[in-house]
Amino acid sequence: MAASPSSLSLRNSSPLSLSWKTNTHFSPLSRSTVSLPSRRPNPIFIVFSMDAKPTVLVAEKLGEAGLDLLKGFANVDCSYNLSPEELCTKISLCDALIVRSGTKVSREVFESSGGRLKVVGRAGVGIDNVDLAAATEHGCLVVNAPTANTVAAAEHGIALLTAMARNVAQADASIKAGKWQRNKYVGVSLVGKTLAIMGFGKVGTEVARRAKGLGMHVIAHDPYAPADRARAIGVELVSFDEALATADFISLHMPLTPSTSKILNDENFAKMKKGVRIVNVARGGVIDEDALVKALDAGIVAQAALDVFTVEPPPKDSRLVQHENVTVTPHLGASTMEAQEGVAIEIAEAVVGALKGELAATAVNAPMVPAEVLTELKPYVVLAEKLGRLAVQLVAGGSGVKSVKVTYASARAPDDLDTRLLRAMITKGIIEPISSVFVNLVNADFTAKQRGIRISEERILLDGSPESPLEFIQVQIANVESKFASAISDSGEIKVEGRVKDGVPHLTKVGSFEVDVSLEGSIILCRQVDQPGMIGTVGSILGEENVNVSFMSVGRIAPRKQAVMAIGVDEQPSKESLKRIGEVPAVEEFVYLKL
Ligand SMILES: NC(=O)C1=CN([C@@H]2O[C@H](COP(=O)(O)OP(=O)(O)OC[C@H]3O[C@@H](n4cnc5c(N)ncnc54)[C@H](O)[C@@H]3O)[C@@H](O)[C@H]2O)C=CC1
Ligand SMILES: O=C(O)C(=O)COP(=O)(O)O
Repeated sequence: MAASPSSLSLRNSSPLSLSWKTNTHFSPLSRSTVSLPSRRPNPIFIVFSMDAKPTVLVAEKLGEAGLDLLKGFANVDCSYNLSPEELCTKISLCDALIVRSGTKVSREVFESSGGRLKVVGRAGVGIDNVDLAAATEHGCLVVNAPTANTVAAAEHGIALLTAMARNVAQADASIKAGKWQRNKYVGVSLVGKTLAIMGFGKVGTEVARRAKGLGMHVIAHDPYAPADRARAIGVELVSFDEALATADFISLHMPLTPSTSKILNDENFAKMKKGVRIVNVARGGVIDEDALVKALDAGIVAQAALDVFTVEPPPKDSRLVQHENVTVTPHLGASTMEAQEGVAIEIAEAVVGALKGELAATAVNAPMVPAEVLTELKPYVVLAEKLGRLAVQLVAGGSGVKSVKVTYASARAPDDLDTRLLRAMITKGIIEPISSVFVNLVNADFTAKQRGIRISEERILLDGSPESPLEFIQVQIANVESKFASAISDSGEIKVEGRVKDGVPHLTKVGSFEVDVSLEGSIILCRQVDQPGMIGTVGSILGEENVNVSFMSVGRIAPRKQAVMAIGVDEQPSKESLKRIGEVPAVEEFVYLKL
């Protein structure tokens, strides 16, 4: 049976904000006090002390507008052409790093940063030059600039397509070499030909639009693209094999991932129409370059136009680059004045925002949370972390936390409630008090997995108004003993539950006892036999050493039976006071929890 609260006082508190510095040391106590060392300043998402100006290393050329934006907020070190060793040396002095495609941000870079590097900004789309797994493991956010160079890349794709079809580059070289070869450079027409777009994302879509304007029949292959978006611009989505078998021209626009690496290989060239022409402004690695040379020599591929290569720059004697039927450019897809200014601003804004602790809209290795959603979730974010922090402090020493169940009760449809941020904060609350690991939105799931903690989530769909995102959050830790036996629910887990009231997170349930105490400062939980004078007795022990009680509530099974008293305190009581509380005859057990 759930015990009901008899709430005694409600203190008005200031509106919550995501705080950048929360001291997270705590002293769990059950008739004894344990203190953990105090921790470094600990912002919720990015470890960055706002007292100091951050340092941003810009390792590749970035547009002026972006640099100006960065300089308004940070010390900016523009150091181009660094060797991998130089980058590793410099990085330990930097909070953020901005690169384009020419810098490998390897595991060594994250390891060399000594934990200081908190944001990597990729001034462009492709993040295949950044070791994302290492970034995540080191709690480093990776952001990119996904939109500002889309049109530039698409225009370059069209430039290569038309230049290839009409032998523009070869004819130009020939005439400059003093020749006049009108018969040699007869081209092929584009109108009425089938173009297969491989990867119907931002760039692929823009190429498709433009190719349709040239009178081409455009098909596309993309396992993840919505068919209605393709249909809307008159493009048919087809299977991989159908695209290869029917295309006169193939244009590549997928990211380089383990599943797209060398996707055009011997086997797949063999499926193509003889005389096919290939454009690649995506990534060199999606083509097996040796296989392409063979296909060119065999006449399966009539021509190729390439902006990107497996190794950049490619070796001078590369057979592919030197092939007479191949047109090449040195990774120029994003290189227009307009795109570079746009990319610079896009990435500077993302990096500055991330350093300020805002959730980046272009995060690559963390959930993207739109600003309006974040504003709404703010108090629940704080509630989630504090419930995690409380629950873990209730675990008796020696019981390893392995299984955590989080229940979200909401009147909103499951699709309207993205819980990744809340899960990350609960994970942070659970792990930080018991380890030296810093947990943020980026590395929360990884860190939990690494520590063998399984976090399962459940939703309770409530009737009623979906105005507020959540009614309550419940955190349960299974298969552990508690240092406060009353925190164990009827079903045998440590259970704490909380709600947001007037924008302030409250603890509303401990085990089977309903309480109501604002989650600020610290909390003393006492189990006692309900009797007159208890609140006064405990209150006066605290009052004697000037510890301010901010909240008190008593949840009891029935009058004069067992009750749990939750007392919020602004200051940390001394060991002596806590000992005296423990010695009050009616107190059966108590615990002091630091939030
Ligand atoms: N040459 C250059 O300077 C530039 C190159 N790029 C490259 O162009 C590529 C596309 O960029 P965006 O369109 O902005 O990215 P995007 O993410 O908007 O589109 C990529 C599309 O590829 C699809 N895809 C993933 N795996 C696939 C597969 N196995 N087969 C077919 N499609 C698959 C995805 O579903 C997505 O729709 C990226 O590789 C990017 O790095 C982008 C800008 C400039
Ligand atoms: O944005 C991309 O994916 C690009 O390939 C552009 O690369 P870049 O910034 O020009 O080195």
